[in-house]
Amino acid sequence: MLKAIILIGGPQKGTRFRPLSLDIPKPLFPVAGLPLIQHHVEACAALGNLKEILLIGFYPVAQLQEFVNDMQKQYNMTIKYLQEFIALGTAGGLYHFRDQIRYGNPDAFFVMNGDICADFPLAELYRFHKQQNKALVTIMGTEATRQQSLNYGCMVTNKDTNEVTHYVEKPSSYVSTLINCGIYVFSLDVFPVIAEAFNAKQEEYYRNGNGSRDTGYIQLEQEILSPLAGTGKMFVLQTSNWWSQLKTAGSAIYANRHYLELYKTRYPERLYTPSGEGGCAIIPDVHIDPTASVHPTAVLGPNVSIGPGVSIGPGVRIRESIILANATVEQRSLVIYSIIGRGSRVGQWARVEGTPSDPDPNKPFAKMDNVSLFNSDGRMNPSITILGCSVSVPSETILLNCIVLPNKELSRSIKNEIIL
Ligand SMILES: Nc1nc2c(ncn2[C@@H]2O[C@H](COP(=O)(O)OP(=O)(O)O[C@H]3O[C@H](CO)[C@@H](O)[C@H](O)[C@@H]3O)[C@@H](O)[C@H]2O)c(=O)[nH]1
Repeated sequence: MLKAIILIGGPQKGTRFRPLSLDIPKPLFPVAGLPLIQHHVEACAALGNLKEILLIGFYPVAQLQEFVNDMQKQYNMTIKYLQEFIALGTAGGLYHFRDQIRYGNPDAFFVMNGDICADFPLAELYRFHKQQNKALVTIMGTEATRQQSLNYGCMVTNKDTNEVTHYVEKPSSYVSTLINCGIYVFSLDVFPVIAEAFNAKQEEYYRNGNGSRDTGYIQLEQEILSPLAGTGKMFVLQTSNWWSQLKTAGSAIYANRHYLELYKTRYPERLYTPSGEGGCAIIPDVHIDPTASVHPTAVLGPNVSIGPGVSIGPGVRIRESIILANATVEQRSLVIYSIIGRGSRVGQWARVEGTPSDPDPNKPFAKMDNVSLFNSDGRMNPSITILGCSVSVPSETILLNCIVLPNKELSRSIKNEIIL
């Protein structure tokens, strides 16, 4: 029997995802029609012998409860949300809830960062883990560019054995282009190792008076993985499957495209196919929630997700975008590389357009660059356009590379601005 832990962080994390995370916790932001971490849950459910998923984070319980109930019903397995009383870091929660994780004596457990998207090779990862003699941890790794690798955990390996011989979290200079994807398989024997890190911190603080008061805060990467490198107990499975972080709103458009593509082979029923009269024209891939209403003269795609209760008027054109629940796009409007927030309204003949921030297609293994909002001159970097919830865009206006905070009634065309 297997278990999985999804690390979802809390309200203070995911700040680069604003304003989209202002009205919904980032782990529940819909990508390709499903809350971000539902893709993790689905990958776990597909394993068959995975009995329990524990979401660990520090969001208030009320924000996760409905999702947890829905998931239990849909996937018919035990799913629980365990709330940290304070941010405990990427390993502090594992240690704090260790009894719950060990309960039932699982053969191993997965740990998955909640802010990544991937074609998760979980079965392969577990098979690989089992084959390694004495493995405490197996990390899913992937190749990045030399420059981008500095933003991730970097690993040096023994090519013959796949053992991780050196691990540095976000190094300041080049270590390796093999990076940590934030997906792991752990054996239960890892707990004594975490306990040692925990006890050493307690000791340091209470006996020697040094260190931090937050002794329960443990960073998996620096305090557990780095010391395990070179001990013969940590291995890496390198994958070439699609994988990306979801740190900025721009990466949601990129992730949306890839999850829609995966649907083609795994869940074709989730992709819209025009059938008979009354359907709109699409350029694949497009997901339309069954409760949305789309005028037959609208043209959607490629890479568009339309949420529940959305209304799309006549002659509307949308591509590379996510339209969230209950938004309205009125007739003849155009939406490109944008996210339209919950309950927002785009008036007729309007143009809402953003600039894609995809990985550089000319660089092998390039990942998304999580560019900051402003460049060194204090000017806004071109980005996708994002409307927070309940924003109103008047008819016949243009919105280009803008970020609009919730509940704004715009009155004019705007370019390269953040509307607070
Ligand atoms: N429960 C809980 N979750 C947390 C906490 N802090 C972070 N997390 C969750 O843990 C994941 C990783 O968080 P970050 O601390 O933001 O790390 P990172 O910059 O994304 O880097 C990590 O992921 C990379 C791959 O995406 C790795 O390359 C890197 O080595 C590292 O593991 C996210 O899903 C985040 O929500 C915490 O205190 N408590």
